[in-house]
Formats: sequence, C-alpha cells, structure tokens
Amino acid sequence: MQKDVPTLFDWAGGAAALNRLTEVFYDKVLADPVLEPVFRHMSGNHPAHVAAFIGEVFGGPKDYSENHGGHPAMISHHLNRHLTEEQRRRWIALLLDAADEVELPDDPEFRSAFVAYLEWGTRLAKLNSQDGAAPALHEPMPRWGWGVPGGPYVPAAKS
Ligand code: HEM
Repeated sequence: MQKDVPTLFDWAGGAAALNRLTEVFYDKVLADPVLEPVFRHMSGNHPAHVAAFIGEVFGGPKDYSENHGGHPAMISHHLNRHLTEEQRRRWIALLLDAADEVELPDDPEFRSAFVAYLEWGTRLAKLNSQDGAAPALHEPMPRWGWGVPGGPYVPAAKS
C-alpha cells in the first residue's frame, strides 16, 4: 500500500481544477439539445456549486455542507425533475469530454474512481428525480476514494 495517498480532490488539482471542469461542462450543456432544456433556468452559481459538491465528495473542504445546504440540498434539487436515461448518459459524456479538455489527470486509477462516482451519483440523481421517489434526505455527504487501485498511478521504478 502506498504511503501518503492524496485525496481525489488534491489529485484532480483542487478547487481551481474542479471549477474549470464545471465551467467548461456547463458551456457544453447549454449548447446541447438534450440537456439545454433541463438546465435552461439554472443559476449562474450552478457550476461553482456542483464543483464544490464534487470537491467535498472527493475529500476536499466542506464548502457545500457549510455554505450550500449539504447533501439534503443537493438531493432536493433533483426531486421531480423526471430525468431520463438519455439525459443522464449525455450528462456523463459531456462531463468526461470536459475532463479531457481541462486536462484532469488521465491516469487509469483516477479516471476509474472518477467514472465510478459519476455512474453512482447520476443514477441516484435520476432515481431521485422520478415520481414517488422518497430519498433519505439526511444521509451524510458521500465520500469517494480510490477504490481497488488504492491510489494514483505510480510508474514502476527502473531496476
Ligand atoms: C454525480 C452526479 C450529480 C451531481 C454531483 C449533481 C450535483 C448537483 C448539485 C450540487 C446541484 C445544486 C446546484 C446549486 O446549488 O445551484 C444540482 C442541481 C441540479 N442537477 Fe444535478 N448533479 C448530478 C447529476 C445530475 C444529472 C445526471 C442531471 C440531469 C441530467 C442533473 C440535473 C440537475 C438539475 C436540473 C439541477 C437544478 C438546476 C437548477 O437549479 O435549475 N444532475 N445538481
């Protein structure tokens, strides 16, 4: 096991990198025929709030919990939105395009953890957006880690 494994937040490049990611992402969203109608009325702070949420999940500062209502607020934003599978998939596809564009780390270990979180989070958002969904609002903030790889890519030492 590696010593001093960075958080996903630090490895991604911290708040500046995640803010760049969501800025580029929501520009794509607003130019996308599938997602534009869903996000047409979002506030100008939406990209920064999503960056803060993901940052906290990835082990960064508790900005979303302390300043934006925490996990219950995030869940509530998705209630009754009736998100479709097509919208969910497009959301992930555009976020991964944005990740490449802003040059988030592309090591297999980081991208594996990143995609695993996005799959989990977007599927929950879709479930919670359907009629009759009754999500537990007081679940703690999720915390995402490296999973099986255990840490970022480390090149093999030359012998
Ligand atoms: C990991 C997955 C996701 C995360 C972490 C996430 C996070 C968030 C957060 C933090 C907010 C509140 C923003 C604010 O405070 O202004 C929000 C709102 C929202 N999210 Fe998500 N979300 C995810 C997936 C999705 C998906 C897949 C969709 C649709 C395809 C979606 C649609 C929305 C909408 C429509 C809002 C409200 C926008 C508005 O205020 O007009 N989310 N999301």
